[in-house]
Amino acid sequence: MPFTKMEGIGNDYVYINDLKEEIEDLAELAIQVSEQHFGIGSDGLIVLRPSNKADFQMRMFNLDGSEGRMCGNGIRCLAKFIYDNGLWDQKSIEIETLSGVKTVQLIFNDQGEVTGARVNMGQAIIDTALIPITAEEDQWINQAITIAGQAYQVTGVSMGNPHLVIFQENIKDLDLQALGPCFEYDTRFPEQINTEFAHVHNRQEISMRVWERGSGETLACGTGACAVAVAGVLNGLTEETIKVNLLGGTLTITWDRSDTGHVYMEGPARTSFTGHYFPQVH
Ligand SMILES: N[C@@H](CCC[C@H](N)C(=O)O)C(=O)O
Repeated sequence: MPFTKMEGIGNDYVYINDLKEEIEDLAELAIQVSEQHFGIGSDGLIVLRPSNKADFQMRMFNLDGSEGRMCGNGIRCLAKFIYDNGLWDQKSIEIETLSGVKTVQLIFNDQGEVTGARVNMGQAIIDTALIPITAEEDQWINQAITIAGQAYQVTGVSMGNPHLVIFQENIKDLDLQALGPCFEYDTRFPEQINTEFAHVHNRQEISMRVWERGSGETLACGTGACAVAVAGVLNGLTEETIKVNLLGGTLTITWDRSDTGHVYMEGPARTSFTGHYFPQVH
């Protein structure tokens, strides 16, 4: 099975062309390829499929085999994968995801190589019922909650997938391996949750760490960076355009709140290597 390993600021996935829809169990394949010793090693699997709503369809799976509705770093890399493999020759690509069709604008260097992309991520959702969060309140903006005996002020945002954002001073020393699962599996989050811990430097710059549902701590999360940017504006902390620094690099996020309400994400996309994977037969 030919594959391409790609990363968007260190958020790494295995990319497979399945335009002929030949792979039966994508979730099982995700578990296999993501494993470091018997597989390839990655944060998960991204599969290119045909679409009858857009130019292509993206299916994305976390390393535990659970399916995500959207992947910000993944969709930039998938657009590069499509272009680099000669499947599309235009600078704009419409990609169907489980959270709707997203428009991706490719970014090129002087040599004509794709180095990144700008993605219209669509509208942020802040209604608790839709995120989903089981709560009495319609929205969670700077909401006080207790998780594992600790008090937190949290903001809930969906970017197609559910996120909880916590602004705090010190994010470097957090023990996310211990803390992350307490958020992920709290019963108030019926579909689990991605959690971002964010430090505001100034009104134009934030640094964050993320615990992703289904994958654990990753070096970056595109939808998570968008959720942080939206939460920053909702809490009066930041401007509509900011730089978000993650462990693997930086994204530029704009929330066009006053006009379309859409969130735009811009960042790099890179191919690490290609190869052939031999699926394990059980
Ligand atoms: N890393 C991704 C998000 C991947 C999906 C997420 N773990 C979920 O299940 O919601 C990104 O860059 O957005």
